[in-house]
Amino acid sequence: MIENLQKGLRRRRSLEEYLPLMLCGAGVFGVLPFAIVRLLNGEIWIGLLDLAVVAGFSTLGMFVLRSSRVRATSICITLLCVAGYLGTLYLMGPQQLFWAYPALVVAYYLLKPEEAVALSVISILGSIPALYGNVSLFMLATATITMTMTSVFAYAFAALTRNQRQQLMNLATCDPLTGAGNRRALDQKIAEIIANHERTSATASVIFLDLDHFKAINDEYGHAAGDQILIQLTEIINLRIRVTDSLYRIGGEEFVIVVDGLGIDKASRLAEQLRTLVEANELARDRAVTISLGVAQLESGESADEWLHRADEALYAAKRAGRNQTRTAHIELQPVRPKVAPLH
Ligand SMILES: Nc1nc2c(ncn2[C@@H]2O[C@H](COP(=O)(O)OP(=O)(O)OP(=O)(O)O)[C@@H](O)[C@H]2O)c(=O)[nH]1
Repeated sequence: MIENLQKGLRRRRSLEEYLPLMLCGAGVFGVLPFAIVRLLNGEIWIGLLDLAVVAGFSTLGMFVLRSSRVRATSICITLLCVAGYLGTLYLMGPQQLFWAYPALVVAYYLLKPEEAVALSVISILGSIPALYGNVSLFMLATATITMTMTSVFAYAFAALTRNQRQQLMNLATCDPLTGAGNRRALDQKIAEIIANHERTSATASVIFLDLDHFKAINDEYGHAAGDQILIQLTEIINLRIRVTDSLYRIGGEEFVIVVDGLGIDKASRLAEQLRTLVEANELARDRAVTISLGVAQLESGESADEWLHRADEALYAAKRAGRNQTRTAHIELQPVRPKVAPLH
């Protein structure tokens, strides 16, 4: 267990993991002093409840450190915050109302918007019976309105942050001209596919494709018309491939399709269908626009570079053979060594 934890600590963490980790840290160091003071003052039940909340935050922090399961941890943190708040409110009375505000804000940063709204409604409505009769109606209205306003502001701010994050992700991973993934997105996808293959031996192939004589097309019709051809080519491919497949533009007129779950035969058939589709679409006036393709299936023990290199080699074999065709890459076979020396 200690070894697993050390491995977990050494691993490079994603940004998503830091938020629940920070909140767990804040939860432990924020609530622990209250637990100690209350136990020292003889307020046993509320002290024990605070200690349970501290233990909950510590456990969740360790859990996300070891497992990186951000979603499950996030749900547990928000439930712990709301349960901790309502628990102290009912045990200690209206002066515990202040804890509602951090609990409400946390939900909007960790959960999906609709889940956070549902939890806010539960927190606000759940507070009313504890406040009613114990505070003035004016105070009750103030508490309800300020909690609702906090939820609305947190919702708006979290939505804005999510939106900006999505835009940044698009900028970092998408080709601006065609909307296809870029080289960085391809590298991430390939790393995922190889990791999955090592665990489950799942099949996957890549198709490299490149427009034929694109320089001549640009020279004849102009760069803007060349851009339109790249956009139309992307549309044709996206309409044909499945949602589990993904398209990347890795150079001027060079694209890669990652086909998750297809072996060399089916991937080659798909490549041929794409080739004929592009040819049939007549993308330029008075001139055939064609593509050449190279296909390679991931082999066990192969690195990303080796896999992509084989597909690239197959593409260039298609170019050398005259273009407008598909070539498949085969792994080089080792000569079979006889196990027993031949008899003389
Ligand atoms: N319109 C347009 N052209 C681009 C873009 N990126 C690269 N290119 C052009 O694509 C052309 C690629 O030329 P080459 O690498 O010689 O390839 P090719 O003419 O297609 O020849 P083969 O691949 O051998 O069939 C160059 O003229 C580049 O200027 C782009 O974003 N838009």
